[in-house]
Parts: sequence; C-alpha cells; structure tokens
Amino acid sequence: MSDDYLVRIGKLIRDARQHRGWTQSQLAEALGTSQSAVNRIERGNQNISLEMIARIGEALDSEIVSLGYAGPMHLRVVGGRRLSGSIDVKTSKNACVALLCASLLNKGRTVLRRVARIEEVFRILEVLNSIGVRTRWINDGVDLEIVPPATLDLNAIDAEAARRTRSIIMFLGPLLHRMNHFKLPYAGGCDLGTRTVEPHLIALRRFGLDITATEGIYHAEVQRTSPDRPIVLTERGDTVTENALLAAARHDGVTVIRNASSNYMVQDLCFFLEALGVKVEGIGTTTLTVHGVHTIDVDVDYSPSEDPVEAMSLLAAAVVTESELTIRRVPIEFMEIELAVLEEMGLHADRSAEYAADNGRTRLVDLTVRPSKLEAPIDKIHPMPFPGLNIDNVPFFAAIAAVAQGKTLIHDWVYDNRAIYLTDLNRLGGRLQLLDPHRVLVEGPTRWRAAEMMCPPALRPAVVVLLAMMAAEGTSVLRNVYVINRGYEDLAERLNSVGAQIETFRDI
Ligand SMILES: CC(=O)N[C@H]1[C@@H](OP(=O)(O)OP(=O)(O)OC[C@H]2O[C@@H](n3ccc(=O)[nH]c3=O)[C@H](O)[C@@H]2O)O[C@H](CO)[C@@H](O)[C@@H]1O
Ligand SMILES: C=C(OP(=O)(O)O)C(=O)O
Repeated sequence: MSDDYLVRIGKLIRDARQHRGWTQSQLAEALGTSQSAVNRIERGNQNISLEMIARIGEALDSEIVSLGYAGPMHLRVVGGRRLSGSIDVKTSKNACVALLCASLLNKGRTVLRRVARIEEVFRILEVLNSIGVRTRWINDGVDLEIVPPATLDLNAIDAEAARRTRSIIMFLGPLLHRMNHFKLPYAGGCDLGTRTVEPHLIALRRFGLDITATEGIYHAEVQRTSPDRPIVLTERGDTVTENALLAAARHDGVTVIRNASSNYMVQDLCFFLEALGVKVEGIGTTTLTVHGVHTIDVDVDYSPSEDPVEAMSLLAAAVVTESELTIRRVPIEFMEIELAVLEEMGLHADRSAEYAADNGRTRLVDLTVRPSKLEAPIDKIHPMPFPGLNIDNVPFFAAIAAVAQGKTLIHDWVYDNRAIYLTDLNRLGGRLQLLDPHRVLVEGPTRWRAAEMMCPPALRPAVVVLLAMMAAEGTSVLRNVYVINRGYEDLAERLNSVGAQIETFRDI
C-alpha cells in the first residue's frame, strides 16, 4: 500500500472511532493491541493488513472501514515448502478458558499473563463483559486484567457468544456461590457429535445446584449444601473436574474429588486456585482434596502454561513438511507418550534440558524435530485420559501416519464425529479409510496434492488439513477457518515466520 493510502485509511479509522466515542486505548483493547499501535495506524505510520482493517471494522461496527468486513476468513497455502528455525508454543486455550471462568470466584483483580489471543478466549470475554465483568488487555495487549463487579447481571448475558463455546459450562461452579437462581445458555463448541453435560450436573448437585434444561437454557436453582462424602466423577473428563474444583474452591470445607482428570488444564487451574488461597492436595493425581474458602478477595497474578496440543500441532507440521524445526516451550509431561510412540515410528528429535514455565510448576523443554523416515506403528493409536495419549492429539497422528510407510489404525473412541473429518485428507491425496465412526485406517506414505476445500467444523481436524496443505506442492485454499482461530493465535503468521507461505483473505 502507498503511504498516502495508509494515511487515508488511518483517517477513516480515526473518524469511525471518534464517531463511536471511543478513545484510542478502548479501540486498542478491543483489538488486543496497544494504544501506541492504534495511534500509528491512525496517523498512517503503520502498514495495515486487510485482515486488521476487517477486525477494526468489526470492532467499531463501522461501514466506513468495512473493506473486507465480516465475511469468513480463508487461508491460501502455497505448499511444498520446508520449515526451519524455531517457534514458541503459546499458552493453552483449555487452561485459559478455565482460568477466565475461575476469575469469577475472585472479588479482587485477576491478571493472567500471556493469554492466548484466540476466538475461544474472545467469546468468554464477551460473555464476561456482558454480565458486568471489566476486562482489559494490558502490557501491549499481552496480559489480561479481569475485575468483577459487586453483582453480576446475568440477564444481560451475551447468549450468542455463550452458545459458541462449550466452556460456558464452567460458569456453573463459580456462580453457584454467587446467586440462588440463574439462567445460562446451553454450551456449544466444536461439532464433534453429542457431548454430555450430565457428569457436570451430577457433580454439582452435591453442592446443592439443581438444573433443569428447557429451550436452550439451563435454569439453575441453588440450595447450598456440603458434599458429605467424596464426589466420585462418573467420567474422568477435564471440564467436569474443573467444574467440581470451581465449586469446591468456595465451599467452606474440605471436598474430595475422585476419578478426577489430572490433565494439563486441570493442573493449571489447581495452581491458580492455590494462588487464590485455596489449598489443593493431590495435583497430578486422580484424587483431589480441596480446602475451600468462603470468600476469595485477592489481587492475583498468574501465568497459564504452554499448550501441549499446540506443541503437538507444530511437531506434526515439521513432520509432514519433512522439516527440521525447533519447537520451544513444550510442556513435556503432557507430550511424553506422544513422543515415545513417535520415536518407535522412527522420529528423530532432540530435547533440551528441562526448565520451568512462568507458573513455576510446569516443566518445559525445547524440542528439535529432524526429518526422519517413519514407519507405521505396530499397535493402533488410541487416546486415554491423562496420563494417556492426549485425546486432542489423536488427529495429528492421522497426518503423521499418512507420511509413514505402512498402515496405521487410529481409534478415536472419544468423539462421535471427529474421526470422520480426518477423511478430508483424502481430498489432498491421503489414503484414509473410515472403518466405522471411530476408526480410521491410514495408509502411507502419501503424495499430497493441493486442493480447495471448506474447513471441517472441528478444530484439530481443521489444523490437520492445513498441515497437509502445507506439505502439498501447489496452492491450496482452506475456506472458513474460524474454527482454527478458536484455538490458535495467528497460526498462519507464526508458521510463515518459520518458512510457510500462508495468506489470510476474506471475501470482499
Ligand atoms: C475446554 C476444554 O478443556 N476442552 C477439552 C475437554 O473438553 P470436555 O471436558 O468438555 O470433554 P467432554 O466432556 O466432551 O469429554 C470428551 C468425551 O470423552 C468422553 N469421556 C471422557 C472421559 C472419560 O473418562 N470417559 C468418557 O467417555 C465424554 O463422554 C465425551 O464424549 O476435554 C476433552 C477431552 O480431553 C478435550 O478434547 C477438550 O479439548
Ligand atoms: C475439542 C476441543 O475443544 P473444545 O472442548 O473447546 O470443543 C479441542 O480443543 O480440540
């Protein structure tokens, strides 16, 4: 763009902002950037992408800067390029959404460091803002500050934002301590088939929460009681464990939760609860003993840990593009089984010495993946609750199996609809056979070919398709990638920084 053009666009943006009655800081906050960046944009001193113009248009709800506005985002991928260098893993979507819900426990100011700027986080922030919670990006848009009001206005809830995420269900645990009756929209999220909420309702009933569900709304009635014996979760789910923890945190007494998940997001939540003054015993095991406190009113500062699923995604990117890539800040405890399986398949990877994540607890390593000749594993790939192979990492094994010699059986017993989407890889030259809704047989190696296709409506399969496009010679197009942006911050840009060629565009 010529400088003159930038100045004109900057002026349009300033006019639209002033028309809305916003300061530069308010616009910066809505965009997750700094006031100084907005100032530069408005003065025409900063190159601005169509993508950013579209985001500003959406934030300001302005026709003036509606160039490229609103339509779904797509990716154009020039494949066949090797990646090189190093890339950092960001904080995890799944811990960040849990911690945002957990901030509702605290009357004081919560600061969460380096929160992933992803659509899933934006949806929860929209919901929090709509009920009166003040949130703002600070430190150049890197950290998040959350200040709750004295009373929450649940009648004003942004139901549309709430319905786009499943994580809204984690409002139940904190809210049962704040009000006696409330309503919440049904939880949504990825289209992975039916996902039960029953275990949440069973666990929370022990604290006196009674839910009836009608016409897309949960009606909650609370008559607070003490769980008189351990809460035994009917399944070892991550968010149900988190919900039980959130309820137990402000229950004035000791709660024992059995069959608890000890997965990464649960551990991050436990560390955060400890920072709030709630003692949790058994972190990392399947029995958690929570010493709840009646009131939590502290100014807390916490750094959520890195995302093992993003680490796996980046590792898979290196494998399918036959690249040497260093993935920094890998939470190794949550990748060990994946790496053990991959080593058996023939993957060469070096690990650095371990170092601590910013939360002081999670162990990180830098992992250098080298081009390797892979063989299909002898046994099937199947997930288990932690410490098993992570359920969300299973789809990446489909892409990796596709470049390995031989046949790999992938058994995703967890989700009804996720394995099906993996067969989208066939459009790119893959040879995947759906044996039943849960089992896929992948035959490799694959000669990938470019294609234009719609994004599958599920986060991890969508990223797997993107990775195959990066491996395929030629130009591919992936349409409507909201689902990827739900869980990955600036993925295209970050992959480009290590050698990929991915352009974002919208229908104008
Ligand atoms: C925001 C968040 O953190 N989301 C994660 C969380 O979702 P979440 O905790 O919501 O996962 P679900 O409750 O949907 O559980 C996933 C599926 O596994 C089944 N199930 C689970 C445990 C068990 O012991 N037995 C069993 O059958 C459930 O019935 C369901 O079909 O955990 C999932 C499983 O790790 C991950 O894919 C999601 O990324
Ligand atoms: C299934 C996932 O997430 P969610 O629970 O947010 O749908 C995922 O992260 O892969």
